[in-house]
Amino acid sequence: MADSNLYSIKQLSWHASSKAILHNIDLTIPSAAMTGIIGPNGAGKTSLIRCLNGFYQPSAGTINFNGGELAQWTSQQLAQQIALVSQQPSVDDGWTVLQLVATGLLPYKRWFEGDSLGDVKVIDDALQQVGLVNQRDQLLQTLSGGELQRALLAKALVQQPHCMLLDEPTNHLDARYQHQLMKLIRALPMTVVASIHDINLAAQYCDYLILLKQGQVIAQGAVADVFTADNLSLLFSVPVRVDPHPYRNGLWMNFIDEEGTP
Ligand SMILES: Nc1ncnc2c1ncn2[C@@H]1O[C@H](COP(=O)(O)OP(=O)(O)OP(=O)(O)O)[C@@H](O)[C@H]1O
Repeated sequence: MADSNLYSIKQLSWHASSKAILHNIDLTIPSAAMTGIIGPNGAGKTSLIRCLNGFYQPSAGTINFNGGELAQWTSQQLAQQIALVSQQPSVDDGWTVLQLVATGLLPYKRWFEGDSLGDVKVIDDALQQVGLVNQRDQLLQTLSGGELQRALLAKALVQQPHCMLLDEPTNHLDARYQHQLMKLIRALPMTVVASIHDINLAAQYCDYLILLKQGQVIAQGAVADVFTADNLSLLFSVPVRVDPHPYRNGLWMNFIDEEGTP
């Protein structure tokens, strides 16, 4: 039977400049589901995502990915398996949307290999999925924040990965684009792991949550199990309440003051 977890992480620690950023993390990330990483500023969300991507080597512990140790995969193999949409992408503003999106095919190419008809279809499909067909020839520097975010997602889709890692994908997006992007990500037929600052957005769209505080996992599991007032109060060091959402299935969180009123 296929393993139902894409990642299995044991005793992961990661240090930067001799400072411990992630400590003794034991974690599983289920396949073909959407997992959110939530936690306060500086909790280590980006660092964890960079470990999952193989960009940071663990200082201790192991990351098992898709049946093998992540450290054993070559960078080309990793690029064919995992796509990362990062918070501060290095993009050339002089490029068009099409040029950016086409770089998603690089893990499959040899030097100077041109695009085949199949490649063109993969690119067209990705542009269609993110709704940027009409902006394909537009320069990146002229895109809105939301359009740039969707162009980066299209590039990641073109990579045709098993797993999509997204670091704060809704940053700089207005409420409408936040929901549009979360819906789009949630519908992807692959494993998705995203760090998300908006706790209620995470609860609405994710299947599983990882609660990270000061480099440690304080809870992980299905949203219904871990999205509790106790866990979230501990996570953010402020009192919160969690209630059934007033008009849809699911939960929502509100911060409360000392008297217990929202
Ligand atoms: N390369 C590095 N060298 C030194 N310290 C680092 C490095 N990378 C991260 N840190 C520190 O590790 C801690 C966690 O950072 P990280 O960016 O992973 O947190 P985060 O949860 O993503 O934060 P935010 O929500 O603010 O984006 C921070 O205190 C940060 O200063």
